[in-house]
Amino acid sequence: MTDTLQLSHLIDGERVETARPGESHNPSNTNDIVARTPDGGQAEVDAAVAAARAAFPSWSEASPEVRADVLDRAGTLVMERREQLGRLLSREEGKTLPEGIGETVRAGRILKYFAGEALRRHGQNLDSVRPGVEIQTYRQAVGVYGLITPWNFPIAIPAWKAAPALAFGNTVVMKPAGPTPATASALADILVEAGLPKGVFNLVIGRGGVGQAIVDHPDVDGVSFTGSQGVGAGVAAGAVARQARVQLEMGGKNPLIVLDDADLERAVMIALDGSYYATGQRCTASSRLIVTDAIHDKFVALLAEKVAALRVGDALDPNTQMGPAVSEAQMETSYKYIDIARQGGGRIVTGGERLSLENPGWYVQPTLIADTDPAMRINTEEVFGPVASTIRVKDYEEALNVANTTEFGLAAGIVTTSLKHARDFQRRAKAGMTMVNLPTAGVDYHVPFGGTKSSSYGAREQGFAAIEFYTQTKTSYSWS
Ligand SMILES: NC(=O)C1=CN([C@@H]2O[C@H](COP(=O)(O)OP(=O)(O)OC[C@H]3O[C@@H](n4cnc5c(N)ncnc54)[C@H](OP(=O)(O)O)[C@@H]3O)[C@@H](O)[C@H]2O)C=CC1
Ligand SMILES: O=C(O)CCC(=O)C(=O)O
Repeated sequence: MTDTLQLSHLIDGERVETARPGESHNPSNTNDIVARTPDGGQAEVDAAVAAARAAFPSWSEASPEVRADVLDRAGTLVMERREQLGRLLSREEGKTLPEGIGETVRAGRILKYFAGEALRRHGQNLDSVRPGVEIQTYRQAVGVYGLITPWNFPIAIPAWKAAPALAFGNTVVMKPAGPTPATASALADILVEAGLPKGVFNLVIGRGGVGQAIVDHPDVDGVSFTGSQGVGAGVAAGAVARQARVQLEMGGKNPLIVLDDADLERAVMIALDGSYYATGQRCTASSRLIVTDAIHDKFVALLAEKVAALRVGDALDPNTQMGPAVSEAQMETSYKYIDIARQGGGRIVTGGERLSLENPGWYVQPTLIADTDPAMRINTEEVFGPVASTIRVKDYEEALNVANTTEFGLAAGIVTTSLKHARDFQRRAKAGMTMVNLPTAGVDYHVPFGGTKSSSYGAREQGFAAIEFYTQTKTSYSWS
């Protein structure tokens, strides 16, 4: 156990000292209080938005080089402190230490990528249809962005929302998720240390009410949200009602198809990674394993062996391969869906029982369920835990049909040695991201990220696509 952090809001460049009625716990050992937290509300959101609004003119007009330098320095600091930040992340969220450090490095890379984006050419010169007239298009900053982040990527998601917002000259009010405020707070400190002027980035810590106050604030020009579908729908309705920009990243029920011709060993490792790493708490996790009949039983047996062998334990223990769920609520959600699947006729091949380890923590046994039907709730609703089910199909066409029969459309994967099926899958899978012979989870940071159907709403996040959400285009005509 280590010290309990005393967190505070960051508003207008200052840490605001208030009462700290909240606590965040280490999910690996709930006796360990990671942080005591303030409970922000309307007053703090008003102050943060006012600070961001006041900082907007100078930040948006600053040389792109100034913005690039700050982001580059922040990226360097994040990467230099990967051990310390990764440890905090793992203590707070429950990812294993290698996963925590890996995510920290990813955040550093994202900051550096957007340092580069700030300097890249984004405008265009065009000939007019009218002789003698010239046209230029410019990308301009929009204003104040409200960023509402989830707990499952406590540093990478804050980074991939904040970095493009700042790179293109906007200012920010961020609300981190309840279970993981300390990592976001550490990132805020680094942005300040890297030289961000006061008011450009503000952090308000609190519960859902803070998010709602950001969404409803008349001076917030755009809101980017990652989280549940239910909250996302309210965020979109609130933002659209006052014509603010909005971008949502929500859940998935991501399929992984395994065909007869797959390299079976590779298929098993791909499923293991996609379904169970990061405790299955990734919106890109593979939760439906759609396997053709000829290899189904062999695949299930091999995967079950690997799943049963996963060492579940304290996220900071070097021997641990899978950490706990982030919270009691997430742990209970997993067990609820395991029961639902069991009652619906699913066969628990491995896992499914409550885990009691030496530390009091929110541990879930990694669980594989076979003999499930595509229409069962375990195959239609997001679990967001280390639980995967298999669906037996006769051939590729049936597999594709099952894969596409979902309200979600974030990621979809296939394991096959058939070029024909791989190419067909890339074209016909109804998902924003497709993976061939790779896990559905674990994406690059310099390319677009997002889904179709109920998974996402609005412009894509990340990489070169992020400019769409964080800038507006001005078209200028001139004649001389
Ligand atoms: N990457 C993804 O796609 C994610 C998906 N989820 C899905 O959501 C489920 C539940 O997780 P949960 O943490 O409860 O997700 P939420 O959607 O409740 O939380 C996401 C973020 O929204 C905030 N929030 C909560 N209520 C409001 C509101 N009314 N207006 C604006 N912001 C709000 C949360 O704050 P606070 O934490 O303080 O309540 C948090 O910062 C998971 O099981 C999973 O299915 C969750 C996280 C990430
Ligand atoms: O799979 C990844 O790398 C990203 C997943 C993600 O963004 C999420 O779970 O919210």
